[in-house]
Amino acid sequence: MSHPNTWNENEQILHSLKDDILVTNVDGIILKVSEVTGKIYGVDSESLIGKSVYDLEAQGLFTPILTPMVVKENKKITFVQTTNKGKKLLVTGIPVYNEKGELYRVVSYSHDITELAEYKDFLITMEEEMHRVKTELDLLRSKQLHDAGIIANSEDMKKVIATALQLSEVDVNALILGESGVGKSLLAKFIHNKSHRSKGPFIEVNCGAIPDSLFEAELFGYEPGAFTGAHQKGKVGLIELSNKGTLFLDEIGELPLHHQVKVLKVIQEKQFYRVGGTKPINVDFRLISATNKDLKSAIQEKKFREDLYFRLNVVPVTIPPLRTRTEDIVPLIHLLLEQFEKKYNRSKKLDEAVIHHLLHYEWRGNVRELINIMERLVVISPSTLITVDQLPDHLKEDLSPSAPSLNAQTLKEIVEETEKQVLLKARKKYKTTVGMAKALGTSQPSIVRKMKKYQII
Ligand SMILES: Nc1ncnc2c1ncn2[C@@H]1O[C@H](COP(=O)(O)OP(=O)(O)OP(=O)(O)O)[C@@H](O)[C@H]1O
Repeated sequence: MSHPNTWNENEQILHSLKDDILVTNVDGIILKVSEVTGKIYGVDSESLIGKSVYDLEAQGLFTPILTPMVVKENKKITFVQTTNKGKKLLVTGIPVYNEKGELYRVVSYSHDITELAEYKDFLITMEEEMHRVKTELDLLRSKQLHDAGIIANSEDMKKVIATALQLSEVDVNALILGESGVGKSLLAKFIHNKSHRSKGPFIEVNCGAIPDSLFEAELFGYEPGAFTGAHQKGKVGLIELSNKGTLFLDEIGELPLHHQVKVLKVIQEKQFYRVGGTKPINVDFRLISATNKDLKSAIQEKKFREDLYFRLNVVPVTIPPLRTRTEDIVPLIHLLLEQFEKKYNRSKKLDEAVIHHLLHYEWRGNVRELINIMERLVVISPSTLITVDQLPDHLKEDLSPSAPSLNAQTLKEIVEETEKQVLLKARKKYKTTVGMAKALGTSQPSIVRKMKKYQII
């Protein structure tokens, strides 16, 4: 569209723009440029008029050139151009047609993307570096885990291990939470072995297993003749034994209320008295505790001191139940099979159907229960191949939702059993309660309520 009589007006408009705009004819001769254009190439804008873009490219002003591409393709084209000043320009060329519809001019405009391109290069380098470090870290971690005999294939377990490794670097009090048999003691030992205290002792105290009357003597030790029946030479307590190492208070939720204040004191002060002793003893331990109890409820029920809870719970680590991390089950099965084959000097193979049942079982006793089942299977199976017949009855049940347990007597029980199985399957598939609610066409609070009812949350 040619309007020579309005060209001056167009020129005014062109110069008022703060962008790099360049107009050529189809042969690549520059007809118009904005003032900004000259600045970009370090020349006077006016001096560009009448020049050929081919010549300018040959002189190294910019490359590649746009006009021939737009003419050839006969459409709008965008690409990155490099200037004589090393700048990167995102250049767009637009074909302009005359009244006969013939291609007549090429108008181009550009944006300086030098910084963007630099950021992009920087990002690519960073991404490559991160990928390399992550691969190395994964390799290192898997070796560490292999050496420690820990399976952590699931994302949840990988996160637990990452936290444990962070915890191993500092002496902060850690509280490991999780159902019985999920691996709390194993993790505590792993943290100790990775820490700077690894050469020191790892003293495990099962707070639920020490008789009440012996608790103080066991934990704090006693002086000779401290009480009737005491050993003549006295006794060093477990806390003193943990000096320069890690003190692991397992089942801390079982610690009777009347002992809690003494434990709190030694955790705070790292100083204590033996029973019958008058000299304070200083001790240097790193504290890890563990429980399968809900300590917050215990606090509400006045069975656990809140101040002790805050002391213990500086960094909490929760190990999820085995049933929610099915990716760990098969590797665990293989690890255990190998261990028991070695222990009993037998060679065994698992039938596919057995693995299927093991994968879909509830594992209320978590890894410990899986260990027991695997040992039992290796011992009792008469042939090399372990089949479903050798599974204990509760593991043989068909777990598909269409086949509810026939142990349920009433219709209500059958319906509840089916509902529970559907929830278990949905959880496996959708992972979150929000996802489950969406898939099952109900609300998330309703899913949570039902899962609580069936104790599968
Ligand atoms: N991720 C795992 N990989 C390999 N073995 C595991 C794993 N988790 C647990 N185990 C094994 O399972 C068994 C039970 O683990 P552990 O005693 O640590 O559980 P826990 O949570 O401390 O149990 P509790 O609450 O009853 O004390 C141990 O033999 C442990 O080695």
